[in-house]
Amino acid sequence: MVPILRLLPLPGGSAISAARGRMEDVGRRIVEQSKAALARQDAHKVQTETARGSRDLLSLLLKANMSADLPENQKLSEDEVLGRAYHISEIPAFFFAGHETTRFVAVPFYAALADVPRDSAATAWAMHALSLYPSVQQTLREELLSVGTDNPTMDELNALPYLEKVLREVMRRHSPAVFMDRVALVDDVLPLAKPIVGQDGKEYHSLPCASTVALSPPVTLLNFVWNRIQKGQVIRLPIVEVNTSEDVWGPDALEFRPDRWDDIPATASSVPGVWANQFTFLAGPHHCIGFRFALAELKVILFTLLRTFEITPALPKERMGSIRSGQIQEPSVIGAKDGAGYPLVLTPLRSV
Ligand code: HEM
Repeated sequence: MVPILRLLPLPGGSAISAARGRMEDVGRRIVEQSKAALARQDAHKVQTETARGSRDLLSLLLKANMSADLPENQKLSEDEVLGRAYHISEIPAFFFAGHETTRFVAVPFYAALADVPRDSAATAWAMHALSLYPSVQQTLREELLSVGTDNPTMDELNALPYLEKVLREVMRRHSPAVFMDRVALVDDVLPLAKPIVGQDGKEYHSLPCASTVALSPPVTLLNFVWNRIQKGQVIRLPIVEVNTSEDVWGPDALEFRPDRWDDIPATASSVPGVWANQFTFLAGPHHCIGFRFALAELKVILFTLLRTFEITPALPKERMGSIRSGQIQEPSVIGAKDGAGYPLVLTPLRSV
């Protein structure tokens, strides 16, 4: 029998809020358990353990907060540790940012949150692309099969050039995050590389801001367009458009072509992304802090999957498209109901 892998879609709207609520419960339980365990240790032991033991983010945060050296006024309050305060709301942020974007396998705590296996957009896109490009898939498989172990180290995976090129191309062509927003903190001028013509027919050489202003008396609403952005204005960073811009990547920007990474155009080096000249993980002080982990995870998943299975589309190409939920896009069947998932055929290469 041919096994079919069905990648389940992301939860939308209320499902996301429900999942977040449950993530907060899980986070709260972890905090309580870790605090109780730490309270049983003396201060010296806490510091020694920190130096060599549990080095996960939460344990480090809790241990630092309980340190005898920390002045009382710098410690997080009970409310901040257990309540809906800053760092506990970071726990759902970590679960959400990591899982919706990268993983497709059910892991115990995520299953506890959502009850069903969840996919991840990045893995789904990688498998989608590889299913549509069998020669890329085969070249990658040959490279992966040349590794003499089923359990390579990260250094061994990072030394595989074609795996790196495929990953770069998947993330460029199919960025899971579609856009991010920023808010201007001050009035400013953002010059444009090429002038644009506004709906008013005028040419603009910097990013304009359209605004409605109330004048009183008499109370009148007027529309103004400025040649500069204004404090409070939301600026959308179009990740997908930057990643697939012909001005940056050339006329084949929309093609999936891992070999482009042998010689990327000079224009690509002007993209200020934190990784591989792309906007996928964005840039600046708030760039994705999980990007190295996400890439490592994807390499491991692809290594295992491609050495074991051949991946082929379950449907004709014309029936495959993408669906956007909020800021995330994932592959989907065109016209399928929300929640239908994304089918692929996985054929074992040898008995597994
Ligand atoms: C392929 C997978 C992933 C993609 C495409 C992705 C993409 C992004 C993007 C575009 C941002 C916004 C950056 C900005 O606003 O400048 C972001 C932020 C963030 N990501 Fe990821 N991410 C991925 C995986 C992960 C993983 C695995 C983790 C955690 C282990 C993670 C944790 C975070 C966090 C905490 C932030 C907020 C950073 C901040 O605001 O300072 N992400 N991610």
